[in-house]
Amino acid sequence: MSRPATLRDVIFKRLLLLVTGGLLAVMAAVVGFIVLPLHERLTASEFTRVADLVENTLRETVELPSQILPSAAEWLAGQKAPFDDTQAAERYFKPLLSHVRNISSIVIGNEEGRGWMLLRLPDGRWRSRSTDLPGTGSEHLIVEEDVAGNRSEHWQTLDYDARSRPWYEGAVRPGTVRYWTPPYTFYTTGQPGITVSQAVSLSDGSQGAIGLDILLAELSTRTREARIGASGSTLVLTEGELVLALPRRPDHIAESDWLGTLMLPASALGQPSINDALSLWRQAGRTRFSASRFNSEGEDWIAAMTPYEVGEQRLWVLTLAPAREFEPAWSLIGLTIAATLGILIGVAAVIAQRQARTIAAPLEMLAVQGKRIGALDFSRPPPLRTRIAELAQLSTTLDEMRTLLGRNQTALATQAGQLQLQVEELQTAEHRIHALAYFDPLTQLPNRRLLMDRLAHVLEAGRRRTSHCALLLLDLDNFKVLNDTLGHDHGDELLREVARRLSQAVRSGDTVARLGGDEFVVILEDLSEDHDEARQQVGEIGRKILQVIEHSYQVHKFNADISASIGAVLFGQEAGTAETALKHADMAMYQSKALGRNCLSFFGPELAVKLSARAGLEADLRHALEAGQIHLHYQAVVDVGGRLVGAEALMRWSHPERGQVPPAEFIPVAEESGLIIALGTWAIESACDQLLAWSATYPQHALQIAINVSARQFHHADFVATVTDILGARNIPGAWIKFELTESMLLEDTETVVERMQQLRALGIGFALDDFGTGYSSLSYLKRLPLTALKIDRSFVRDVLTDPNDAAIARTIIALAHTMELRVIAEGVELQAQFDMLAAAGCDRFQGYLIGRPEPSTVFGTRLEPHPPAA
Ligand SMILES: Nc1nc2c(ncn2[C@@H]2O[C@@H]3COP(=O)(O)O[C@H]4[C@@H](O)[C@H](n5cnc6c(=O)[nH]c(N)nc65)O[C@@H]4COP(=O)(O)O[C@H]3[C@H]2O)c(=O)[nH]1
Repeated sequence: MSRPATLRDVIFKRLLLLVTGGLLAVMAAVVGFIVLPLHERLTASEFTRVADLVENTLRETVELPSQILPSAAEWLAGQKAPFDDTQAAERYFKPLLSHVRNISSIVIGNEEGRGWMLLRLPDGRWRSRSTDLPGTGSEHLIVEEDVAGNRSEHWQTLDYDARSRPWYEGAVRPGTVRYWTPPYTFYTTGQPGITVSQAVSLSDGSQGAIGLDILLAELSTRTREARIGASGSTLVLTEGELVLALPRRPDHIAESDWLGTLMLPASALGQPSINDALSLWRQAGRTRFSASRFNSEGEDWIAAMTPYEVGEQRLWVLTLAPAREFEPAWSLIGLTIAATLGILIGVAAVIAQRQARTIAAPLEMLAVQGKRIGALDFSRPPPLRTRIAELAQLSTTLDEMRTLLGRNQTALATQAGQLQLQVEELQTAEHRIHALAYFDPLTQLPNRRLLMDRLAHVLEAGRRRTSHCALLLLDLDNFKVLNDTLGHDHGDELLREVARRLSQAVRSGDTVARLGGDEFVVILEDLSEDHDEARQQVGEIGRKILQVIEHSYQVHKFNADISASIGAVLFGQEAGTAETALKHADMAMYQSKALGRNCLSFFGPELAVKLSARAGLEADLRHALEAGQIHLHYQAVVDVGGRLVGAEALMRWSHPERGQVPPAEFIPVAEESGLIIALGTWAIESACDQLLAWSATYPQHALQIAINVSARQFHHADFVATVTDILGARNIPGAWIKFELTESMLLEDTETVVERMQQLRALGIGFALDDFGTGYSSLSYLKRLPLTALKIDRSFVRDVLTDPNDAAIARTIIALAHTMELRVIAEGVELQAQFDMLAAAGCDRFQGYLIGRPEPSTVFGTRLEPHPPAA
C-alpha cells in the first residue's frame, strides 16, 4: 500500500492545479474574447484605413473643383460677351487651371450652341476651342499656346455640340444645382475623369452651363501605392464596375497593358481575387461590406467594399488582401501566453507553497500532538498559533482531550493496579475454589468430585491394561456416636488422623479420598494380573488398613477406639462406570456392617444378584403408586387406660405377582431411588384425607395419626411447603398429625433439621423419635430438637420382661422422656404383662399386636364406632 500524501503536498498540488486551471481558462478567454476580436478589428481597421486613404484622395480631388465651380459660374454670369471675349476668360481661368492641377480643362456652352473650352495639356501647353454652331457651324476655332507663350490659331471641323455633352445636359436639367457626370474617358486627353458642372444664366440672356473636367489619373497613383498587407491592393470602380483607379500592378503585367485597363470592366484586370470579391459584392446586393472573408482559387482572402458618393455618382473602393497576411502571429501569441503562463504558474507555485505551509503547518503540529497523545505522552506542547478558527478550535479540543485522557490515564493506571490486585486475589480465590471443589477442606484429601474423576480415569485406563485395580470404601463404625460424644472439633481431629493413617497405609501412587462424613475411599492400582492374586493383595491391604484404623486414638487426653467397615470391588478390563463401582463398594461395605463391622467384604456374585433383585423391585415400585398398589394401614395407639388416642400409618404394597411386599424391603429401595418423595407425600395426603373422613363420621374421636417420614423426604427442600399445602388444602390442624423420624436422619445438617422441625411445630405438628435407644444420640443433641414424643424400640419391649437390661433401658427412656417433657410410646407391645410393666414404669402410649395389628382403614374405622372392641 502506498504511503498517503502529506496535507502540505495535497494542498500545494490542488492550489497549483486550481490556479493553473484558472490561468488557462483566463488565457483561453483572453484569446477567445480579446485577442481574436481585437485582431479582427485590427484587420478591419487596416482595410478601413486604406479605404479612407483612397476616399480622402477622392475627396481632395473633387472637393476643390466643386468649391471653385460656383465662383467660376458667377464670374461667367457677369461677363458681357462670354463667348466673344475669350481673352478675358483665358485670363480668368488659366491661373485656376495652373494651380488646381487635377482640373484639366474648363468647358462652357449655351443653349444657342455657342461654347468655349480651355485645356491645360500635360506638357504645359494650352489649347482653347471656341464653338459657334449658329455662326460657324461645325468649324471650331482652335487656339494653341506653347510653353513659351507663342499662340497659333486654326479652324477645325469637329462634330461637337456642348449641348449634347453629359455635363451640359445634367447641369441644365431642371432642379439641378450641381451635376457630376459619371466617370468617363476625357475626349481631349483620353484620361479618365469626371466633370462637375452647373447651369449659368448668361448676361446676354441665354442659358448656359459651365463645367470643370477633373482628372482622376492621380487617384490611380494613390491606389497603386496603397499598401495593405504584404500583397493586398485597392482599386476604385464605377457603379458599372469600370476600373477608375488601378490596383497595384502585378509584376508579370506590363505597365502599358495595366494602364490600358483603365475605364475597362474590372474583369479586364485579369485578377481572379478581384473578380471573386466582386461576385461576393454582387451576391450581397451591391452594398457596402467591411472586411469579409472569401475564397478565391483555394486561398482565403479578405475584402472590403466602401462606397463614395460624388454628387449623383457613386464610386466603390475595393480593398482586398490574402487572409494569410492578416493571420494573428500565433507563434508569438503562443510564446507570449506560454511565457506569461509560465511566470504566473511559477508565482502561483510559490504562493501555493506558502499557502500550503500556512494551512498545513498547524495541522501538522496537531497531527504530531495527536500522535503523541496516541503514544500516551500527555505533556503540554507549545501553544498553536493559527488564524484559522477551526484549527484553533481543534487545538483547544485536543488540549481538552489531552487533559482528560491524561487524567483518565492516571485513573486507569490506578485502576490497573487495583485490577492487578483483584486478579491476584481472584487467582488465589480460584486456587481456593479449585481446592474446595476438588479437595476436602478438613483432611486435604481429594473429595468426591476428584475421586469420581480419578476413578473414571483409572477405569478407563484399566480397559487397556491387564493388571487389576480395586476400590475400597471405608465407613467408620460408630463415628457418629464418637462425634456427638467428643464434640465436633474432636470428631474432625479424629477424621484428620484417620485420613493421615490411611494415606500412610497405601502406596503413594494410590488414591485416598474422603467421600463425605465418615466415609473414605481408596483406589488401588497396578494389582496383579491374576484375579485371585489381586483379590489376595486387596485383602492384605484391607487388613492393614483395618489395623491402622483400629489403633487407638489420643484425642484431647481421651483415648478413642474406632473401627471401619470396608467394601471392596476388584475390577479388571471389564470395569463399568465409576458410579457403578462406587455403588458396588457401598453394597459390599453394608455387607461388612451386616457381618458385624471392622471387616472387609468383596462385592461378589451374591451381592450382584441382590442388586439386580433390588433393581427389579425399583422398576415395579416406580409404577406402584399410579397402579393403585400402594395403600395405608393403620395401627392403633392407646393410652394407659386402653383408650384409642391415635394410630400409626404404615405403608403397604400389594404387588400382583410379588404379593405383599414388606416395607422393610421396598422403603430402602424407595429411599435410594428417590421414589420415597412421591410415596411419602402420597402417604401424608392419604392419612390427612382419612383423618378428614373419620373426623366427619366420628367427630367424638380426636385421633392423632403418626406418619413415618424418611430421611430423604425430610431433607427435601420442598418438604415444609408440601406439608403446609396439604394441611391448608384440607383445612386440617397440624396437631392431627405427628411425624415419626429416625435418629440417624437427624444427625445430618442439624441446623436445617432443627429449623425445619420448628417450622412444622409452629403448624402444630408433633414429632416422635422412632426406634429410640437403637441409635447413639447424645442427650445434649436430643435437647435441641423440638420433639414431642419418644418411641421405645420394639427390640427393648420384646425382652422387657425377660432381660433386666432391657427393662432398665425402658425405664431410663421413660424417665428421660418425662424429664424432657416428652411423651413415651412403647411399640411392639404384644403381651399384657409387657403393657402392665411399661404402664407401671410410666409409659404414656402403647402400640402393638396386643392392641391391634396394622389394619386397612375400613377395619380400623370399626374401632371408632360408638362401642369399640375392648383393647
Ligand atoms: N413383631 C411385631 N411387630 C410390630 C408390632 N406392632 C407393630 N409392629 C411393626 O412394627 C413396625 C413399626 O413401624 P416402624 O418402626 O416405624 O418401622 C416401619 C417404618 O420404618 C417403615 N415404614 C412403614 N410405613 C412407612 C411409611 O409410610 N413411610 C416411611 N418412611 N416408612 C414406613 O417400615 C418399617 C416397618 O414397617 P412394618 O413392617 O409395617 O412394621 C411395623 C409394624 O407392623 C408387634 O407387636 N410385634
